[in-house]
Amino acid sequence: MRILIVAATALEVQPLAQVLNQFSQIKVDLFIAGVGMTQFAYALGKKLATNSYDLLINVGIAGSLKKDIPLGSIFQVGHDELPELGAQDDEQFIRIDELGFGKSIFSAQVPASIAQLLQEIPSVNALTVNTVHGHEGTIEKLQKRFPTAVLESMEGAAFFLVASQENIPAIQIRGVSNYVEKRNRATWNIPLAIENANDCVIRLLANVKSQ
Ligand SMILES: O=C(O)c1cccc(C(=O)CC[C@H]2O[C@@H](n3cnc4c(=O)[nH]cnc43)[C@H](O)[C@@H]2O)c1
Repeated sequence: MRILIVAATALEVQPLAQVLNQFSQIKVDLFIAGVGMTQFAYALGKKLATNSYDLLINVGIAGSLKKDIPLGSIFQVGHDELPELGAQDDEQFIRIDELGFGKSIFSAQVPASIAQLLQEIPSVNALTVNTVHGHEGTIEKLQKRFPTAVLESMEGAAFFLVASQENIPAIQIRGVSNYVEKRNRATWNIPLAIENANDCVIRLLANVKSQ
């Protein structure tokens, strides 16, 4: 089995980078695609044009829209939505789907071979944004529009989009580094989120069968 681990930044997969050659039963490559969905989608698309994989895993940190979730918690993302893609119509927002120009919700595609291994990782819905939310009023409106969304990232939906266009199974594993709130970097715990997300993926890779 050939697996590509994709991250926005090298920091987010530093622990994984140190153990890559330990997985003798599978071939694992690491790829840094950059921060933000535009750069990320371009880089990943280009990588997949000349390399083939059986599974893509997006590993990274994320903000939590729910304050009762402890920092460092790990989730797999089931559905990932682009809340900004569409048109304003005065007080209303028209999604790109309704405009007839494409899709705004993308999903994980879990291969049967790892479905059981993934069962222990809670699955949530996420939003992918160009601007990290940091304004209380805007966040309140976002939470009303997307009451089931738990995580916010800057690449997740773009990752699923590229994977589905290339017809490659794809999962997204994110560690909560911060709450989506008025910007306060002092409260973020990036090292904990990275450590837990990487531990989770290392455990997963150790148990994937070769095939
Ligand atoms: O310091 C800032 O205000 C700031 C603004 C944008 C991004 C960052 C990062 O360090 C994030 C890099 C990476 O992490 C993901 N991430 C983490 N928390 C969030 C969030 O609350 N909302 C959206 N994305 C988040 C994101 O996927 C980036 O790739 C710092």
